[in-house]
Amino acid sequence: MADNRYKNPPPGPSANRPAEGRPAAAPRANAPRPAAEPAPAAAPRPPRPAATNQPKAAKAAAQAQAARAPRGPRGPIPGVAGLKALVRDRRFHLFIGFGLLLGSLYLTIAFTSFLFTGHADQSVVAAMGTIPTKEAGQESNNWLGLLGAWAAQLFIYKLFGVAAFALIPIVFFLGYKIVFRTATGSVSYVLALGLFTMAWLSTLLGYVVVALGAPAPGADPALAHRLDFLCGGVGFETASWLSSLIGWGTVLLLAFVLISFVVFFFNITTLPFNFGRSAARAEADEDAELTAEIEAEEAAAAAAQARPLAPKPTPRAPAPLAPAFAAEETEDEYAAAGASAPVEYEPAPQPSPGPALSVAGPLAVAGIGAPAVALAVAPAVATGAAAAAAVPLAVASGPSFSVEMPEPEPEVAFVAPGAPVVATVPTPLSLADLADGPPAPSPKPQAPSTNLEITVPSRDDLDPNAGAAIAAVADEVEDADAMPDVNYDPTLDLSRYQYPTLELLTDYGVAKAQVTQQELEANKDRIVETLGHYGITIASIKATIGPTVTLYEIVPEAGVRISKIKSLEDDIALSLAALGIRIIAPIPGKGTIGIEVPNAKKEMVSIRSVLGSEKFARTEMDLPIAFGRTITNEVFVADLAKMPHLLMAGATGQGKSVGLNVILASLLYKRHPAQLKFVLVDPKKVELSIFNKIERHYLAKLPDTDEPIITDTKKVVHTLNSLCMEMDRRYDLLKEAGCRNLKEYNAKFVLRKLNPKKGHRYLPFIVLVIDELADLMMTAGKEVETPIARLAQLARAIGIHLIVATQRPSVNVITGIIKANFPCRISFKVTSKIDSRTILDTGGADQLIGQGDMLFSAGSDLIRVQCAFIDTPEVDRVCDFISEQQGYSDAYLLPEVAGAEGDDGSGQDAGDPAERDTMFEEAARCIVLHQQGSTSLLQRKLKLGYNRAGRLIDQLQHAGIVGPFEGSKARDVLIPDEYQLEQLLNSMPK
Ligand SMILES: Nc1ncnc2c1ncn2[C@@H]1O[C@H](COP(=O)(O)OP(=O)(O)OP(=O)(O)O)[C@@H](O)[C@H]1O
Repeated sequence: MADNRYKNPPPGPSANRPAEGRPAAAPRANAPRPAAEPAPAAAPRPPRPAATNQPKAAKAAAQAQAARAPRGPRGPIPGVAGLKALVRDRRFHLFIGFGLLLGSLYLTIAFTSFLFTGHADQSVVAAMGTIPTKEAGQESNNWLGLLGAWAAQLFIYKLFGVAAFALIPIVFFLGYKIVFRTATGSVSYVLALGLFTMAWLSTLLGYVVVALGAPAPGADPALAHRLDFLCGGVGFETASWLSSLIGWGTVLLLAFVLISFVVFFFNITTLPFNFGRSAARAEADEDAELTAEIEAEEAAAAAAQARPLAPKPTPRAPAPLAPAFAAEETEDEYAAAGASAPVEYEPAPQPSPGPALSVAGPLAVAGIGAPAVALAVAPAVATGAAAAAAVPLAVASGPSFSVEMPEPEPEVAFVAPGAPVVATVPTPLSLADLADGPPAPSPKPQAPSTNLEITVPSRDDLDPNAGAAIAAVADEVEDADAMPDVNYDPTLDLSRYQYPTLELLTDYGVAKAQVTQQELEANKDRIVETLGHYGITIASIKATIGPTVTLYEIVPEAGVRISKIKSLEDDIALSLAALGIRIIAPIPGKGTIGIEVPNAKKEMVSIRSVLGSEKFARTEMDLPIAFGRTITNEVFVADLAKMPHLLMAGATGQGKSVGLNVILASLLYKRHPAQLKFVLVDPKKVELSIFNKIERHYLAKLPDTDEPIITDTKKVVHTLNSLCMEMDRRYDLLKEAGCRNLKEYNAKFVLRKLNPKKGHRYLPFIVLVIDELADLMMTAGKEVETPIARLAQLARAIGIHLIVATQRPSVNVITGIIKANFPCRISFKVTSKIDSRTILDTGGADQLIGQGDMLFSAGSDLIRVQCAFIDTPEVDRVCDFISEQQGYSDAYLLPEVAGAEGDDGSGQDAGDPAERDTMFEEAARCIVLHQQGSTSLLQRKLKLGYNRAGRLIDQLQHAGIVGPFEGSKARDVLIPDEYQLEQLLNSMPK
C-alpha cells in the first residue's frame, strides 16, 4: 500500500530502510547566522543620571567617561564573554561563510549523485552505526562517500525529495552573504522562499506519487515505488494525509496555497489580465480599492501618530512635470515666429510605493569599514513614547561586528568611535542581517540627522559596559524625536496623482506672425510723418511684432525732448487711425522711445502654447503663473509666491475671468494637490463654479460647509477670518520651528526635523482668489477689508497668497489700505484714465485694446502682456482630469471660526455653555499653567487636532482667559494663576 510505504518498506535493496518513517532527530543544518544566539532577555538599561542642563553631547561624553572608569586593561575574557568575542570575530564569520559556500557545493554533488546511486546506498546508510564506518564507506556509491550518501538520503529520501535541491541556493546565499557582506537580498526572504518551495513542491510530488500508487484502475504501485524519492518522506506523508482527507481536492488546495504565497510574498495587488470586466465593474472595483487604500492610509497615519518613531515608506522624489520636447519641426516654426518652443508634458513617472518597511525604529549607520560600535535601543514602548531602554548589546572589534538583538526587532544605531552619527537608514532589519555586519548606507545619502549627533570619544566605549554612552544615544533619540531619515514626502498620500497633460488643452496651431510687411512699412511711415509735423526728427526706427501690438522703437535725433513725444500720443493715434496706442518714453533700460501700435489682425495666445513653453516647463518658481506673451513674443511667467499678492482690475468683458482661469490652470499644471490649496470666492456665483470638481484635490473650505466655492458674503467673512486664524497658527508653528518662512519650514519638515506630535505638519500654499471685490466691499465693507488687509500684510511668509479681482477699480473698492498691500497689479482694459491710475498708479490701461490685452505692474515695471486664452471647455477638461483621480477624503479644512456654522457671524457659539468643548476646563488649566495662549500648545499637550484646539482657544478668549489674536505672537493669558482660574471656572454657567 502506498499509504504505509514508509512504515513497511518493501523487500529488496530498499528493505534496509529504517523501519519507522522518519529518523528520530535529524542533525541540524549549519546554523547560518552565527550571531543568532539567544539575546540577553532583558539587559537592564543603565541607570540614567538625573537630568541636568548639560548639553546632550557633553552628557554623553560624561556618561561614557563614567562607564570607562572602572574597566581594567583589556585581556582575554573568560566564559560567555570569550564566546561572544569569538562570535563577533570576522575570522569566525569567514570560517562559517566559506563553510556554507563549500557546503552548498558538497550538497549539490551529493544530491546529484543520489539521483543515480541513492537506491543502492539505502542499505549502506541504514547499516551506519552497526558496521564499521570504513567498511560502510567502501560500500557507498555516492560520489561523496558515506557522508554524501547519508546527507542526500536524509534530505531527499527522508525529508523533501527532489525539492531538497532548493536547500542548496539557501546555503549558498547565506555563505555568500556572510563572506561578502553583501546588502542585496534579505535572509528572511530567501529562507521563506526556499522553505516554501521545498514544502510545497514535495507535497505536490507526494500527491503524484500517492496517486500513481493508489488502488485505482491504471495505477502502478511499482512505478510509484520507483518515483518515491521525488517527494521524500515529508511530501509523501503530507500528501497521503491530504489525499485521504480531501482526495483530489489536494491539487486545488495546493494551487490555492501557491497563489496565496505568490500574492503575499511578491506583494501582488493588481493582475496583469482583466477578463471581461465591464467598465462599470472595473470602476466599482477601483472605487473599493481606493476606499481601502484611503482607510489603510488613515490607519497608517493613526499608527504613525501613536508611534512617531516608526519609519516612513521609501522616499519618492517629488513629481515635477517632466518636459519632453515636441517634434523638431514645431520647434523650428516657433523659432521662426520668434517664440519659445513648446514642450510636451509627460507626467513624471510615479514609482509605485515600495513594500512596507519592517524596521521598528530609527537606524543610524556610520563608519562603514571603520571600527564601529553597534548600539541597540530596545523597542519603544507601546504608547509610542520613545521611552526606550538602551541595552548595551554589542561590541565591535575591528571593522566588522555582529550583535545580539532582543526580540522584537529593536531600534538600532551604529556609530563610529570619534565620529558623529551621520545618517539613519531604515532597512528591513533582521537578526541575520545584523549578523552580517552593519547595513550598507542608503544609496542616496539623506540629510545628516543633526538631532542625533553624538560623538563616541574612543574605542574604549566599544565595551559592553559602555551603557552610559548608549543611554546617551537613546536620550538623544528620544529627545530629538528622531525619525528615520527617509525624507517626508507630502505627495505620498496621492502618490499616483498625474498632473494634467497638454492634450487636454485646445491646440490652435502654431502661432504665426499676423503683421504683414506692408502694414509695418505703412505704420512706420505714418509715425515718422506725424512726428515730422511736430518738428521731431528720428534717427532710427525698429519694429518688434507682438501678438497683439507691434512695438516701434524710435531713437530721436539729439536734442528732442521726450516729454514732447509723450504729449503727442493722441495725435499719433489719430494719424495712425488706431485705438490703443501707448507711448513708452523712454523704454526702461533701453534709451529708446516705444510706440505700441495694435496689429490689424490680433493673434490669440493659446494657453497650450504658454504652458507648453520651455520657460514654463523649466521654471523653478514656487507658484509659477504663465500669463501669456509679452510684446516681444516671449512667454511671460511670474511667481505668485514672490508677488506676493495680486490685484486684478479690468472693465467688464476685457478678459478678467479668462485671466483668473489662466492663473488657476498654470498652478494646477505645476503643483501637486499636497502642495497647493485654493480658497475660491465667487460672489458672481458662476465664474469659478467650474472648479467645484477639484474640491477633494485642491480646494480648501470651512469645516461643515457643503459648497467649497464661497458665494455668500457672510461665508466670505468667516472664510477670511478663518484664513487669519490659519495665518496665526502658521506663524506659531514657524516660530516654534525657528523658521522665517514657509519654504524653510517645509524643508525642515520634509527632513523630519519637526515633530508632528508637536503640531507640526506640512503646510501647503494657500491661494485665496476673490473674483469680485467690488461686490464684497459693497455688502460687507470693513468686515472684508480688514482681514484682506491683514492677510495681505502678514501672510506673505506663511504661504497664503491673495488674488483679488474687480471690475471697478474705484477708490472705495480698492482702498488705500488694500492698494498699499498689493504691490503687484494687473490691469486689463479699463474705461477711464482715472481707473487706470487707481489700479496702476499711471495711465495706460485705458489705452489697451481688450480681449486679454493687459498691463502687468510689479513696482515700477510696467509690462504689456497678451493674456493667454483658455476656454471654459478646456478648464472643464482639466478639472475633469484631476477630479477623476484619487483625491483626499475631503477638501482641505480651514480652522473653524466662531459663528461659522450659524450664519449670524456673531461668534455667540464660543460663549454658549452648551457648545463649550468638553476639554474646555482642561485647556484653560493648561494655558494658565504654561502662561502661553497658543493653539499649538493645546494641540501638543492635550493631543488635540488642529481645528479643535483652535475652537478651544476661541472659547477661552470668549471666557476671558486669553486675550485676542495678536498676529504672529501668542495670545496674552489674562488669568495669572490656577487659583484664580478655578474661581473663574466655578463662577461660569455650566
Ligand atoms: N486672453 C484672451 N485672448 C483672447 N480673447 C479673450 C481673452 N480674454 C478674454 N477674451 C475674450 O473676451 C471675452 C470676455 O472675457 P472675460 O469673460 O474674461 O471678461 P471679464 O473681464 O471676466 O468680464 P466680466 O467681468 O463681465 O465677467 C471672452 O469671452 C473672450 O472672447
